[in-house]
Parts: sequence; structure tokens; C-alpha cells
Amino acid sequence: MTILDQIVHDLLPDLTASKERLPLSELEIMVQDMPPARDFAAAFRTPGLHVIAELKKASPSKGVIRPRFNYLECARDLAAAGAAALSVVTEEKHFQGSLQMLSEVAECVEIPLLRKDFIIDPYQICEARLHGASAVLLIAALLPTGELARLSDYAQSLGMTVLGEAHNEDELMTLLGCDMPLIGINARDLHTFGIHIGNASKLLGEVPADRIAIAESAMNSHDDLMHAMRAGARGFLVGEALMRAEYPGDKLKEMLCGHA
Ligand SMILES: O=C(O)c1ccccc1NCC(=O)[C@H](O)[C@H](O)COP(=O)(O)O
Repeated sequence: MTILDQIVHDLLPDLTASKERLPLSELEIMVQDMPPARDFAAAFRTPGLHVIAELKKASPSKGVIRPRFNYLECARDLAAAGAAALSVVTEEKHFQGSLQMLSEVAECVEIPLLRKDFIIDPYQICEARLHGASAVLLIAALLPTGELARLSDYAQSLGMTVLGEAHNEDELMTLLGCDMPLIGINARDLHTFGIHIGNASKLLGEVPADRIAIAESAMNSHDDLMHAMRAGARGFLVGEALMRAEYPGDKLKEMLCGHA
């Protein structure tokens, strides 16, 4: 079993229980009373370095990254430091995130939020919207093409933005066949955890201009952002480098400006 299979296997019982407790049809009624979703893609259409700063306590590849995880303090700090958006990892078992965390972060910052999770069902998209996210991640390695397109259409029907994620040529071609505005290229192979910057740079260059290419994973410095930008990225998803820093906002400013 790969780690992706394991993660999906582990999230299914809670997903099933949530659907029994509160069916999708009821969530959809609740969404109708919500204000419009924050525009997630807007920042990335303008020139400049635009970072999606990721709030994550732990990951399967790195274990616990930020033991004392005051996520509201981190969220405020990162928003004030110039994050274009925040990625809130909500997966519970392997990343120690939660939907509660997403709701609280949505209350305390005004920038748009991505629900970063392992989305396999429209229910999780509707949950994301109800908890304050305006974008969801859809991982090509996790879903057959038809499901990717169906989930993408569903998210957009709720006024949300979709960030599709690929880490190889086939996955990128699949995503380009779906109607997704943001295409993430993950330098981390989610099966092996290996980091492949050369491959990611090549794929970033293959994202057509009518889509917004987002570089994901393993960026730690201004030079890393500049390298990804030269390869074609118009946005950058950064997690670990920020979460390991004592002051994530200062680290973000350093990455954006090139000096401390
Ligand atoms: O990071 C992991 O261990 C991992 C394992 C299985 C699925 C996804 C995983 N990570 C998600 C990501 O790729 C990152 O959270 C994201 O791109 C930020 O990367 P980084 O800046 O390297 O934390």
C-alpha cells in the first residue's frame, strides 16, 4: 500500500460518519447562506512573487515539523508578512490538521484559504467551503480523470477555485484536460517522497499561459522562488521552511525579498 492509499484508507471512516451525521444535501443548503468565496486566483494573475503559505504541524515524510503549533499566531504573522493565500492542511491522522483549524483561521485572516487535504468526494469540497476555504487541492495521483473533472466542476459550482496537482507528465496532461485555473507542480513524489527539482522545472515550463502554474514543495529561500519563477511558476506553495522558522512571517519576508 502506498502512503496515498494509506491516507485515503484512514480518512474514509470519518468521512462516512460525517456524511451519515449531516448529508451533503444539508451542507449544500447551508452553503447557500454564505457570502461569496474569497477570490483565490486573483493575486496570481498579477506580476510578482506570490506565496501560498502552508500551515501544517506534521507530515508523513518529516514527522512533527512544528511541535508548539499556534496556528492562529502563524496565520496572522504570515498574512501580515505578505502571504497571498494560506494553505491549511486539514488531514488529521498524518498531518495533525483539522477542519476546526480551517474555520478558526478563516475568522482571523482576510486572505483566501486553500483546504489542503486528500479530496476524493464532493462532500469534502462542500465542507471546505463551509469552513471558510475558497479553494481545494485535487491531486491527480489520487483520482481517475473522470473524477478529477467531476470534483473540479463541483468545486467551481460552489464558487471555489481548484488547484490541481501533478508530479509527472501524464498527470499534468490529465489536469490540462480538466477545467482548472491553477496547476500545481509538486517537486515531491508523493509515492517515494523523493524531491525532483529538475523534473518539476521542466513541467512548470509546460503549463500553458492560460493556466496559472504553482510550484510546490521543497522551497526554502528567495533563490528557490526565483528559480521556480524562471521555470514558469506564477505562485509558490511553501510549507516546511515557514513552519520550521521561529517566526514564520520573518522567514516569509526573507524569502520574498532576498534578505533578512
Ligand atoms: O509532505 C509529505 O510528507 C506528504 C506526504 C504525502 C502526501 C503529501 C505530502 N505533502 C504535501 C506537500 O507536498 C507539501 O505539503 C506542500 O507541497 C508544501 O511542501 P513543503 O514546502 O516542502 O513543506
